[in-house]
Amino acid sequence: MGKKWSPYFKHQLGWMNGPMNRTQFPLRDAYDTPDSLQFVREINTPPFHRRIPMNPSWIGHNQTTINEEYKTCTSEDEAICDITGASYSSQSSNPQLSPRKQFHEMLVHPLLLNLDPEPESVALVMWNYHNQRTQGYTTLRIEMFSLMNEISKYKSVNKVFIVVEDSHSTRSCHAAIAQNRLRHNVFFHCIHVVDFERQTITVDTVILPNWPQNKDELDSELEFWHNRLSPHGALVALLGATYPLQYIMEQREIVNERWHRIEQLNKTFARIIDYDIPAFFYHTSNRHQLISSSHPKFSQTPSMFPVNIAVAFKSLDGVAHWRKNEAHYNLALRNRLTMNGIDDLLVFDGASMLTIQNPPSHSAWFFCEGYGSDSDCDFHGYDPEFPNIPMTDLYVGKSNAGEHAGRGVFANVDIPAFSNIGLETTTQSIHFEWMTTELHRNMMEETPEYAVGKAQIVHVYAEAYGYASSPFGKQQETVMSHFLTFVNHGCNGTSNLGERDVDPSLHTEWSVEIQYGIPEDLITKLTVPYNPSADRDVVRHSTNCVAARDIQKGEELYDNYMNFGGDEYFEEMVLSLRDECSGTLGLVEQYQSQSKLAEMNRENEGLSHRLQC
Ligand SMILES: C[S@@+](CC[C@H](N)C(=O)[O-])C[C@H]1O[C@@H](n2cnc3c(N)ncnc32)[C@H](O)[C@@H]1O
Repeated sequence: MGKKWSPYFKHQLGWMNGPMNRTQFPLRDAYDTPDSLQFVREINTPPFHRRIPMNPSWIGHNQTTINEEYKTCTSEDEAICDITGASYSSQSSNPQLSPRKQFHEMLVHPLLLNLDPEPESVALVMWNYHNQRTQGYTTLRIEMFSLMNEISKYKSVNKVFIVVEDSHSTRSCHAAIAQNRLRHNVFFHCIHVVDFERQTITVDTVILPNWPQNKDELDSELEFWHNRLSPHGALVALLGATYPLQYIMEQREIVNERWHRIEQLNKTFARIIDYDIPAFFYHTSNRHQLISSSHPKFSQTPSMFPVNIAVAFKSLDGVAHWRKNEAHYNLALRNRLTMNGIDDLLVFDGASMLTIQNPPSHSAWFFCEGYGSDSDCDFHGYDPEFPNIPMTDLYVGKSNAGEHAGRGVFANVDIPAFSNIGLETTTQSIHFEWMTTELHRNMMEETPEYAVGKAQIVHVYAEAYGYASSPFGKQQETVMSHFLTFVNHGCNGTSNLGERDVDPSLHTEWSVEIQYGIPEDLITKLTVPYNPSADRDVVRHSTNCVAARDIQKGEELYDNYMNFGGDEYFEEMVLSLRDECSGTLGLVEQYQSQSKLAEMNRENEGLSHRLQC
């Protein structure tokens, strides 16, 4: 460790940029300016922002910076400036500060860092660079080199196929490899797409820094990459620029292109997510003219937008890693990247990973306006039309659910149907992330001392008082922080809490036919491969408590526990509810009577000990 920061050591490694350089251009800089806020205000006008509040982070716009960047764009070939981040020429005085590097970091690392198992092989598909006049093979070489540089930082990666589609690109690819002296133990292989197709190569990651132009063949191409991915593999692709909402409204058919790309991925993969990054996407072409005509702000040349990227996972579980905390990411960076590789990072780290976990609001807007059903999109914040019944209007008493049902929660006022209940505390639930849940379960199963020791109380607390859900593939637990956690299960469809649009008596522990699997409306996993609206509001979605019908003062509150075990434990949950509803002791009561018995034994032992003395 001591050696890591020693200047001598750094010199030996050819480590030119000190770690401080990394923080010079944090991601948010381009957005945190009065200019960008003014811009947000200008275009964020009703009625467009009604359903989803505009998020300034995706339309950050700092015209001064843009103009400065633009000056550095080589004007001999304007098209260069049309590619994300490519405005810096190879002669750029400091390639470290290039937007190209920022873009490549945010394209490569979020996925590679989160793949489980760690990726060994990568296909970097340099698709369509030639067709798009991205000119100059010098540019292509720089592009490839920069991407290879980011990929080769991973200790686990030992094979990188650079898939090209013409002989000039192959030459650029060889030149880029010759330039890449960072890790000799990585096998870089320039391969023509036809040869790649002929051989049965599979990889853990596919990176598409550019979207293919040939729309007719796109479906089969995506299918092709899907087939070439290992079972836990994933693909990352640039979808295009992110446009302001007003532009989306006016030029819908153009922006639809991004959506078609999402749809195509959606059809092929188990689960997709998308994120915006503030890399610079210049519009110097005719599309820019269209934008300029729709809003005077865009008439300044060129316009700059964040870019939108999609990650498509082959297995549903893959997406769970997208939702970890920054400590996990920073630890993974340390474990997975070479020391040199970490130091070379300009913008990417655990905190920047957190900023891209939620899909952008324009994706949610687009989805809800055009595709999502009401129930997909019904949870944008808490609806002010429905009152909240505070905890002070509830009390705890002996449950009416049965002799062994223990405590229950009762209403001290009349509660109108669809009211929120205890909103002030449901937002403060105690949350066991999936990593914690998984660790705890494994310890309970594998370590007998742990399972009978004090830790058992954690188990009872999480399992009997909490409810499980899997919004991102793997199971997590949530426990209400207040006495709402004492609400009992309503047997035979008698529950009076639930979702606003679901009849709580629809599925009962007796009526459900477990041999046919989980009824669709009780599934807790997000089964739709892409619902950015739900992804943006997962916590609220999993902690709400709502009256399903009018509840009278003095009535006991009952929930429907049917899906509280999540998808993994659905059957066990239904069977245990059948037992509890027939009078058998539930988990809490069992634990309490066990503890009482143990306490009585201890007291008796103490008594006999004293008598002996
Ligand atoms: C979330 S707790 C509810 C509060 C619990 N009654 C208490 O006193 O702590 C869940 C436990 O309550 C009991 N329970 C809930 N609903 C029940 C029912 N309808 N009949 C019998 N026991 C029930 C079971 O012991 C279950 O493990």
